[in-house]
Amino acid sequence: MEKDLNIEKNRIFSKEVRPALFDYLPIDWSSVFGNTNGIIVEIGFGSGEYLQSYAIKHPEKNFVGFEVSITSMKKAHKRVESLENVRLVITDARFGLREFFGPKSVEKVIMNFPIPWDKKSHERRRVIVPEFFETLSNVLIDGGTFELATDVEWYAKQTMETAEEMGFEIVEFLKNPDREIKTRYEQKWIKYGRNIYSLVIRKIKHIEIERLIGGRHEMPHARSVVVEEKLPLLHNKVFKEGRKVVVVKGVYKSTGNDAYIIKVISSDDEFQQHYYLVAYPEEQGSKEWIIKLDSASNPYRTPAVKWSVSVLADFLSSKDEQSK
Ligand SMILES: C[S@@+](CC[C@H](N)C(=O)[O-])C[C@H]1O[C@@H](n2cnc3c(N)ncnc32)[C@H](O)[C@@H]1O
Repeated sequence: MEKDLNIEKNRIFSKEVRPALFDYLPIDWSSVFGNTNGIIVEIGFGSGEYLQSYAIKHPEKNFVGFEVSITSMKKAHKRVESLENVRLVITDARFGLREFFGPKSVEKVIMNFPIPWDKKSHERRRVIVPEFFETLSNVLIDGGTFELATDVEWYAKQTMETAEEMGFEIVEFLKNPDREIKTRYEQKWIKYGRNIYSLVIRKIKHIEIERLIGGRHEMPHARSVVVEEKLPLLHNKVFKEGRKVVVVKGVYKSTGNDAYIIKVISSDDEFQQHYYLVAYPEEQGSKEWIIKLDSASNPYRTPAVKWSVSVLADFLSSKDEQSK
């Protein structure tokens, strides 16, 4: 069954989402699903039982699920692979919701039992933060909703406060609701005697947001006159500019040709990606080098990923050497 999963490099999409993604962002979901039905998004679908039941009950809607756990993705994929109206994506939902969906394109976003990440040191992992409501204010249709179920009371209350501050309306707040579909975590917390809280929050104000990608999903190459001796100096170098950070984790000389493979971690704010660049002379013995994304890597072409190519080319270039 797993052969149907599109496992390519470090990205997984069920069915045909991936090719659509490569061409253009935001994704044209009507061409992915072959219809213009309303879209419902679930963040952190876990084993996928909620998504599966919901999608079976509502064949007139399309469903997109986001997960970061590959184990969960595989379990959920088995449940939903025969459903035409479901697509699963392995990606941080904070990135995916903003980059894959255009303005007013989602009817509802659902989150069931997210980890609240209450420790200060884990704050960076939280999904429900003011920026998340900015994304919702853009991607939800007018009157579209965000639904949260949680066993953590302070988290439910904090979510309502943030939502109100961000111009949303609280439609419903229930303690121990009788929910028709119960997720795996929900069943567990009920068994342990914990209270369950459910919220429905409605968008009333639309805002424009800045997307990281937007448009054709391409990657520039860089050409530079390279000083080869500088390549080992790249190791552990950190480059920063505005919201972009690029860290070089390793530089490896390829055997059998003049190429170097460069292991890079780049971040656009909180969104981090690991990938490889390759640097090689344009022709044997030439001082002109090409620096580009290695074909075995497939990061989203964010500003930091694009910048990594040019900032490394600048560092390696002889111009820099002459100016010393
Ligand atoms: C506590 S589990 C709940 C799973 C399921 N919704 C349930 O109720 O049984 C939280 C899930 O959210 C996923 N998750 C955490 N952060 C995420 C993010 N930024 N984007 C997408 N999924 C995320 C985790 O991998 C995990 O599967």
